[in-house]
Amino acid sequence: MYKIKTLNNIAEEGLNLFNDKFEIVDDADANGILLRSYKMHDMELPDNLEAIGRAGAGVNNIPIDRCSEKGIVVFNTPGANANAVKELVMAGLLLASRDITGAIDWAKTLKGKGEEVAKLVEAGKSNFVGPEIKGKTLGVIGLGAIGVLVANAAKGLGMQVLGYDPFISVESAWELNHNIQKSDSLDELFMKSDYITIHVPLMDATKGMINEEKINLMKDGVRLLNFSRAGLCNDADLEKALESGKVARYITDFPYDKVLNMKNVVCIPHLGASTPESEVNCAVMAVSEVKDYIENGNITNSVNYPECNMGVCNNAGRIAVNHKNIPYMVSNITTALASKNINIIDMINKSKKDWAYTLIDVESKITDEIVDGLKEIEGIVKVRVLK
Ligand SMILES: NC(=O)C1=CN([C@@H]2O[C@H](COP(=O)(O)OP(=O)(O)OC[C@H]3O[C@@H](n4cnc5c(N)ncnc54)[C@H](O)[C@@H]3O)[C@@H](O)[C@H]2O)C=CC1
Ligand SMILES: O=C(O)C(=O)COP(=O)(O)O
Repeated sequence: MYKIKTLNNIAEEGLNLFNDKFEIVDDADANGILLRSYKMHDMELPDNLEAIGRAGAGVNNIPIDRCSEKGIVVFNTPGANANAVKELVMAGLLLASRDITGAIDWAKTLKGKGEEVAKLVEAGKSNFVGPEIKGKTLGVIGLGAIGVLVANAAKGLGMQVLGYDPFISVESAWELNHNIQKSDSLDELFMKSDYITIHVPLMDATKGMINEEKINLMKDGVRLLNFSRAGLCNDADLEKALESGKVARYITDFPYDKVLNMKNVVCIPHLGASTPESEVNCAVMAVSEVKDYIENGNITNSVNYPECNMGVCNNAGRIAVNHKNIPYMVSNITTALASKNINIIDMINKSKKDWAYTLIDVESKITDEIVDGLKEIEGIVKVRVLK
């Protein structure tokens, strides 16, 4: 029986896809982990752990390098929650423009004023005037699953849209409305935009990408939206810019104590992906990926190991080997099998950056002795017998 542990609530529609070879446990020694934003960095990674399924996009809560070194394949669910985030970003654009939250808070103070309320509303409303978004320029940083949807939707609302993504995928480029302009540099986007929205992953290269130097390039009174991760903005620099009015408003889905105390900030409690639709989409995708990997060795949407698919095994045996992407691995693996008289029927070897994966179907049963022999090969970090 394969054991699956959940570190966050995972929608039933996903969990129900596990067959009777799987059980959901609260056991430290699971074969698979499913999670959303749970921070795994301080967790031990048990030797039995084979797969981690992030029901969502961002994987900065998972110790990817440690996982790779232990042969643990980390999956995410690209695009599965993108529409939910896009819809909240659209609300964010309006929250950035019109002082809707301030106005709602003020309206609540009128409770109990009886017949005066209508008069007070008309007298007080001018304190909450804000510009329309139509005709303004929105800069979208990162044109992946979310950025593309945001760019297209903003175009539909009459905005001019500038996009920046030096690593844009062919698929995203196809999806992008042809009226969206390409920004050749991030600095150009900062200089031209009235509104800026960030849709990149948090990683070393993007940490603190919104900082004093970049804010100085922006238009006075720019409105910033961050539905990606808190760490993308340098908070001391952001606070200074909000104080001076250089940044007129900051809308974020990632509150923390310091930002909650800054002026002209609207904090949403990480609700981007919190819709029933995206919770189901993410759970279904994450469970399908983890299940197919644990049962069949196939890899779809992994962030640390390559794509690999040999379907369901119809041969006598199947063995999966996670290893470093270094010379002689394939020859060492096949020699080890040949030395035990094992004939290979089918095989895939693929790599992703420093890590590689070899999936092999063989003509006869795989013994413990064969597995032990493979484990001794320098560079191999995990060997699994799937059949
Ligand atoms: N608020 C929420 O609940 C949610 C937040 N997110 C956050 O949004 C981020 C983006 O999500 P998706 O669009 O689904 O991911 P994605 O992987 O589809 O898109 C990310 C895009 O950023 C681009 N990129 C990477 N580095 C860049 C750089 N230095 N400059 C410009 N572009 C760069 C990539 O080429 C890619 O096209 C996630 O990593 C996550 O942190 C995602 C889902 C929900
Ligand atoms: O998918 C992401 O990156 C998100 O930020 C969504 O996080 P959540 O699944 O709502 O905890």
